[in-house]
Amino acid sequence: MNTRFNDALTQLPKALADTVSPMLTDHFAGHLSAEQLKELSDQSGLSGAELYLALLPIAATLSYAPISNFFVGAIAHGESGDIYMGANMELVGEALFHSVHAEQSAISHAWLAGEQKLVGITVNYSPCGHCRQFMTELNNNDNLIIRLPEQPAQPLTHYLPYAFGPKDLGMEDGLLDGNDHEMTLDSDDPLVQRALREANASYAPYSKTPAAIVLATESGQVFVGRYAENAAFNPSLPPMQMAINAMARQGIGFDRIHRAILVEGDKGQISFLHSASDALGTISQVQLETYKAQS
Ligand SMILES: O=c1ccn([C@H]2C[C@H](O)[C@@H](CO)O2)c(=O)[nH]1
Ligand SMILES: [Zn+2]
Repeated sequence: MNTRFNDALTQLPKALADTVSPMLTDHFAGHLSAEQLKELSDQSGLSGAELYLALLPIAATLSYAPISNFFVGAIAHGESGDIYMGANMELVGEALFHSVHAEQSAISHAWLAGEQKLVGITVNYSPCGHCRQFMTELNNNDNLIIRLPEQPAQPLTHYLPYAFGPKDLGMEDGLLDGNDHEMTLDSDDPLVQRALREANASYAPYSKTPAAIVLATESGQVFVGRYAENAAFNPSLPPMQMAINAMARQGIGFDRIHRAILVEGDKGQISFLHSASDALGTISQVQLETYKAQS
């Protein structure tokens, strides 16, 4: 077990702590399979909502919050039965809008892992307005169940009634519906091609600017972020923040970043060139490599 989970484990019922402990390896970044959940349930006697709530201290451990020291953990429940943890992240030295909320982190984690629908989200604090709006972008927004400590499970529509969402801007699809923007890019660099694939899977229905980031360490670890746009614009999660957050979830030091690659569409109305460099500049000396993909 990675020692960063020591404190969290003391907050779990003993049978659960004993069973989950060997799953918290150095590579653990918050993903538990349906099979692992079954084992946790069998051994702890907890199931469903009880189990998710009990696991929140582990999710909160994935937080990187040097400004607030307020550690938020969230768990996204995929349609597959797997769960994906997420936690808040703050970047010292730049404006607060570079922050990632725990709910955004968990949702992006599930999306990057290939989930196509979320059935619920469990959080250790009441989701803020920005997160309620971010969750409204999900393709399953009408049926998404929110679980909080000390509260009955409620659909997202309870937490955000009269919501403004994709349908108001004429969109039928939502976040987590599959995308293929079919952009191309002439490069034989495998990391650039990876960034292109992620950009092609990104979600940018309003600005029509698909984009993705790849961060790579010298030892070959790769962390990606796909742009996840929002109908209300400001709660959109930019690709650099998503990629940095993926690294933070795994507890990998930002000084390990060796290359940072941005691929974005050439016909969009916006660009991440400046904002991605700004965010990267707070945690790394590495210069952002930028590419425009042909659409
Ligand atoms: O719904 C919420 C509310 C707040 N935070 C984070 C953002 C910031 O890092 C810290 C203080 O607001 O908590 C979340 O992750 N989710
Ligand atoms: Zn929030």
